Amino acid sequence: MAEYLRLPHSLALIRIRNPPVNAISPAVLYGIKEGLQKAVSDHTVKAIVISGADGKFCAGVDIHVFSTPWSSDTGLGDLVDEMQRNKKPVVAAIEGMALGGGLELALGSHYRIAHVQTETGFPEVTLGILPGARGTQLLPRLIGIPAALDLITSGRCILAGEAFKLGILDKVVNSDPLEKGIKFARTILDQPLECRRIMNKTVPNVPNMDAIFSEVFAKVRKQYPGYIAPETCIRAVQASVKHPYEVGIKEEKELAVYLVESGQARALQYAFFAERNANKWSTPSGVSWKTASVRPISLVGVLGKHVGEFLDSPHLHMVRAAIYLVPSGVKFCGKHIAVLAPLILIQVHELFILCVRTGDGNFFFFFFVVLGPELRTYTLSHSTSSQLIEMENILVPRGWGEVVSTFLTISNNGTMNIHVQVLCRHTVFSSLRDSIYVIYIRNFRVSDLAGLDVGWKGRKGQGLTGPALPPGTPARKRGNIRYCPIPDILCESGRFGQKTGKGWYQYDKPLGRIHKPDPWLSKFLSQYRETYHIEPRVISQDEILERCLYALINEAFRILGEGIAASPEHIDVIYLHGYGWPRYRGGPMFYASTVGLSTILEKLQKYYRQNPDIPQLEPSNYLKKLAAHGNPPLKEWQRLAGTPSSKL
Ligand SMILES: C/C=C(\C)C(=O)SCCNC(=O)CCNC(=O)[C@H](O)C(C)(C)COP(=O)(O)OP(=O)(O)OC[C@H]1O[C@@H](n2cnc3c(N)ncnc32)[C@H](O)[C@@H]1OP(=O)(O)O
Repeated sequence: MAEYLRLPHSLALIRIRNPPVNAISPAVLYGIKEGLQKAVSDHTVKAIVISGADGKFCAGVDIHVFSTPWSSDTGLGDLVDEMQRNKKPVVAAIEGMALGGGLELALGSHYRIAHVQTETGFPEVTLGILPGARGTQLLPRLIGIPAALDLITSGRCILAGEAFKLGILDKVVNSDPLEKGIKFARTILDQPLECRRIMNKTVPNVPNMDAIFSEVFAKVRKQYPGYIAPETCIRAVQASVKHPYEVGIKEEKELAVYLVESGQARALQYAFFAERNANKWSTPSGVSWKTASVRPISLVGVLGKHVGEFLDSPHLHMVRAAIYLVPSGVKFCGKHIAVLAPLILIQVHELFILCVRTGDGNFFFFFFVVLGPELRTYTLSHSTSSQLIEMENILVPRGWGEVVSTFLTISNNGTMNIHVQVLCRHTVFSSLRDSIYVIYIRNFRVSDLAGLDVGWKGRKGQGLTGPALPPGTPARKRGNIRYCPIPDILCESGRFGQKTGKGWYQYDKPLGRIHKPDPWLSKFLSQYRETYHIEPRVISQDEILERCLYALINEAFRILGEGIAASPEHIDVIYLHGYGWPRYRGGPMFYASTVGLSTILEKLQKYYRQNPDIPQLEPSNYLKKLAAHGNPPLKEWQRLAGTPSSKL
């Protein structure tokens, strides 16, 4: 809601109050409108101040509402226009945050005063939507096209200082912005407002406007492949240049509705809440993210192939900073918690691992990824009392490989089994190239990067290959299960991956980073098929995708059913952050809920009938139980399928 208060000196205050972040719900919107009307009709009121309770201006529209019909037209845009047209000056006194719809409320105000620590921006694009309450039309008019495009398409949040330099804020203050805002409002009671109404401005003209747009289109296509929101945001901003305000806002609305109704927006918003829910873990024994103790760090080490080289590089200070920050504490609880750091393998230039030993002898491993010249900050960040590391915390049983490695194995096997059958290896890759499946292509890159000999050693240890393999074991069977000996054969030929300059791919040199398909492998696969009488066939794109993905999803259901993962959201967060699953598909569990559980079950049954020696295709009991309920929403799964005995 929003409170209305009559202040001395002919002022009125509208204060947004909707904990925890003063998000705009229908009640908040109604409260602001009502406050505005009261102020307008009270002839003793000469100016209005708008602020947020508890040190937060507003984090934007309540994301929960995007699954309701209200989201198609919240009415916030009309309110923003009403504020601009208001005959009495409106001053936004901003503290904490003015994000999304919160910034739009500020732009609707005639003046903006913010505390220096305020963060502002339009994060909508990260939720698969656009600043659809006039943001795409007002911001370009205020700060120009290049800066507006940058903020709207990146979704990045900026501090008040930068916002002031860009011209978004009129004043930045070090003390209470509400007090300053009230004081300021008293000085502008009789000022003309026409020049303060952003809607009446024209977008500042810059030479080569078309070239600017073309460049940004190209940039976002490269930077966010597969995502529809960034390009749609650009189109909305383009409307601010092409059309007068009244037409521009109509186009903004159409584009906003298109995005709100897209599957991508639903997936991205799901991911937003899944991350927050997953971070609030608790164990059956009663330990939770709130109560977990902070253990002192006794040792920090950096492991990696190029660490020596790396430490001499310009990244050194960042690595030191990361290490320096470690002693402030890593939150975890006894033996139960493992932290899965993001491991994204697109354009990886360097990968190393930071190893942290705590006072009680437990180890943490953090993966660091260097993309081009930039060290991605998957590093330890500054501590706050509630979140000591800026990473996703996922609750998994001790030996977290159970969750993570199993997924890798499943996805590797799925791809390899198809690989040997398919007529042309290129078909697999081109089918999988559709962005959701790109993670499968990455499996081969990951194996090459990690070293094929690592898995080989493991399989030898398990007696699956090497001297311990009983004589007479068929090459492609282990017991009743289909076995793919190709990685073993690659290793026997000295193809250990990137370090030897060849593996699944060939590289420019040993330890080289430039990879390309190796004709040797295609020839090898043809011979392999001949040797084992594997009839090459055309496998449809759908079959490739379904066999790879549904086996993985099936495994996720098994893990849930066995109480190894805490919730479907935890699995999705692991995939989003651990494997680079495209965020706009939400994660494998969310994806399953969109495909439909009975569809997945039927397909798995079909493929398992055709391939009874691939156990990953045998539908898990948990999936069967859930599918018996039709296609229940993901939130209901654990209630409907019963709570398994937790292994956490
Ligand atoms: C059209 C669309 C328009 C006009 C929009 O405005 S869309 C919304 C645009 N706004 C955003 O995208 C902001 C999203 N929120 C954040 O970036 C962050 O939550 C934050 C910077 C506001 C605060 O970050 P932090 O301090 O780290 O805390 P949490 O992220 O954990 O959030 C705290 C709780 O607040 C809930 N929250 C945050 N923003 C929203 C929101 N816009 N709507 C509803 N709820 C929101 C968040 O889920 C946390 O809730 P709990 O998990 O504690 O229940």
